[in-house]
Amino acid sequence: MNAPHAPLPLLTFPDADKSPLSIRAKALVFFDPRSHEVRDEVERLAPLPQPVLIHGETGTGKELLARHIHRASERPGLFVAVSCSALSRNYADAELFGYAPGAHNGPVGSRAGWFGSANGGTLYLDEIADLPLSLQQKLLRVLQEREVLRVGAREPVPVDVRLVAATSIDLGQAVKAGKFLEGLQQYLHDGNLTLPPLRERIGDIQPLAEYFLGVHAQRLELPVPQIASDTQRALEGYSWPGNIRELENVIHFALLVSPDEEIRPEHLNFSGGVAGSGGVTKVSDEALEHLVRQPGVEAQLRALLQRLEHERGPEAAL
Ligand SMILES: Nc1ncnc2c1ncn2[C@@H]1O[C@H](COP(=O)(O)OP(=O)(O)OP(=O)(O)O)[C@@H](O)[C@H]1O
Repeated sequence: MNAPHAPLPLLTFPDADKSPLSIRAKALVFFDPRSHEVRDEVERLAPLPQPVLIHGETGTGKELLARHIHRASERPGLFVAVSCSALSRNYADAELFGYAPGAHNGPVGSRAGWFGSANGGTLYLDEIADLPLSLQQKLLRVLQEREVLRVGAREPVPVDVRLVAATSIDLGQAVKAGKFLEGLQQYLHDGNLTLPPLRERIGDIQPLAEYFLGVHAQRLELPVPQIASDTQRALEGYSWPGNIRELENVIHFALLVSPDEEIRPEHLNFSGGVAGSGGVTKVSDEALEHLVRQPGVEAQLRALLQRLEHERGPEAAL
């Protein structure tokens, strides 16, 4: 049966780190003592067969950490990332667990489902609390029995999948509210990892900023600018609601608008309020004029807008 294809909920393909638009999974920058604690816990958990639950705000690096866990586990299969909030309502069961030949005529991509694709590897379920309760129940059964009953099938198929799940909410509260299955929370409990927000690991900010400057300067064939000391203070005083993803965007933008080889506070375009004394920094007219005069800048801005649209939806790029 040839089903038409719906937009897939895959966040990253196994070779996403080769994509020029994505630098994800190429490096994990961890300098702050709190990040060292996370790294030590990851090193302990990665080789074990048990599932892992990563808790953290958006943009803190949950998916990157999941990829790192997969790589360090040396499991031979693929890393498959699925956003539970992007699963289609009517076909989520078939998308996740697969379907028997002839059992489906809806827009589901693969008959094996995401579980089948991750067989022998790691299935990363982003925002796991967005799964409906009926699918949470089925997920728990599949993980415990290590076999999956595809939609429309009579016989279960054995699967060997390690689950790494992520959530930005407290699953304990969701259990109390009757929105998350207590059994699934307990199943995930032993592999709990918390990624602190960037504002609570200030020691990571400067190394991350330098890392992103280096990556984007190389990609744009620009010299790597210095970060002025008052810029560093502004970066460290900001609350970073979008965490590391926002830091990367701020640094990328600053690189494009800085006329010389120094990033100054006026080149920082923060999206929200500042936790320190400096107030929200606006990019100066002079810096914007400089940006517009740069060769090839239109293509760069287009790429930036496409990326914003990809990450935050069409409204972010307006
Ligand atoms: N420690 C890190 N070192 C380098 N880059 C990082 C680090 N953590 C996150 N990043 C980068 O920040 C961006 C956001 O990371 P990621 O997508 O893993 O976050 P997330 O917590 O899964 O976000 P969301 O909850 O919105 O899906 C990615 O481009 C990732 O490569």
